[in-house]
Amino acid sequence: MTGRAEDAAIIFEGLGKSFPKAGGRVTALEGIDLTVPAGSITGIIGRSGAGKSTLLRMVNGLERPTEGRVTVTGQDVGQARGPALRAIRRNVGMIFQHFNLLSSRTVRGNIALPLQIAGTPGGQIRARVDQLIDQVGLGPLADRYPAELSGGQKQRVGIARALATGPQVLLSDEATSALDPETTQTVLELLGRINRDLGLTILLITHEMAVLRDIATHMAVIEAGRIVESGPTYDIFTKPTHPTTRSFLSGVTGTTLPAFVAGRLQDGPPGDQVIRVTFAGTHATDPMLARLATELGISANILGGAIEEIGTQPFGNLLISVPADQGDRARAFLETHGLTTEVLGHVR
Ligand SMILES: Nc1ncnc2c1ncn2[C@@H]1O[C@H](COP(=O)(O)OP(=O)(O)OP(=O)(O)O)[C@@H](O)[C@H]1O
Repeated sequence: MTGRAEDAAIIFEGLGKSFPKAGGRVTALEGIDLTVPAGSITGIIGRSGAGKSTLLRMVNGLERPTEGRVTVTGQDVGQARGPALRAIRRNVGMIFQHFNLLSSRTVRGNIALPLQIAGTPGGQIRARVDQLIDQVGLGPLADRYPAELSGGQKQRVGIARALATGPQVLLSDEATSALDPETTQTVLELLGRINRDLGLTILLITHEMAVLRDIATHMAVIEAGRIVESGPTYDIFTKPTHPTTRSFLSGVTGTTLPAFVAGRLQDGPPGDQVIRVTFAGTHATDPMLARLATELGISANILGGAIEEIGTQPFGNLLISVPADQGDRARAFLETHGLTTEVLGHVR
């Protein structure tokens, strides 16, 4: 992801972070170059221990880089101290997997907290809290305590609290990981609405590709402290280049080989070649397999697949097998017509 500095909400440049450990140091992040476009929802995906939380914590100064720098709306976070750091923190809200609400305070009290810390006059706090409660749809629950709320309601409180000081950037640390799928959707929809209505930039970390598919305009894949692939979500879903990205993608709909095929997959011929065909944009709804049969006389077996949407653009994944000696012709034909193909292996 590149872009002009003035269009960027967050810029990581040559960022590195290591921690002391017995007998040396452990490197958590290395050579991170990433631009988060202003107004985007940018997602970082990676496995446990890849460095996601450390990366996020650099953005609000909870961690400082050991190399390189991170700037938020032009401010160098690593160099900021005292009032400058507090100003950055008011401009960068954060929400958490386990909500981090104060159990002794009501919904209203939790949301008011950052305003009280910022020294906002009491009268203004009340009006602002009412506005935030309305914004996240918590109206009737304003005087409840966290223990009386569902997970989704608690996360709405977390979101309202994060928005209290009017930040330009919202950080989300696995905000939906503790929620069931239905509640996850409602929270993602709320984040999408806030992004659109307030023009807020959201940087989120997740280990779930489906979250990125549903909400992120841009994404980056992080592995062992390095970014291995980044760009618009649609491009990465339709043309992944790194094996780690492919492996994450195999977990979302339509890209998983049925077990009876996966168990028999081998590297070389003979038999049938198993191909993943990715349809993007206007090609997503073309009858290409029918044309493969009528124009080339090659009949494909369909093993799995789905057509979905990323943003408003259609995108399909189809797993097919064709006779191994016809594989190259079939793939060339599909590629000529704007589809992307990948050989997954061969089966007898
Ligand atoms: N304060 C710390 N002291 C020492 N090592 C740390 C510290 N914080 C993180 N690390 C190490 O840095 C690496 C990256 O950790 P981080 O928590 O950022 O990964 P993550 O991708 O967020 O993982 P998870 O999804 O499990 O939270 C790990 O090897 C971790 O042990």
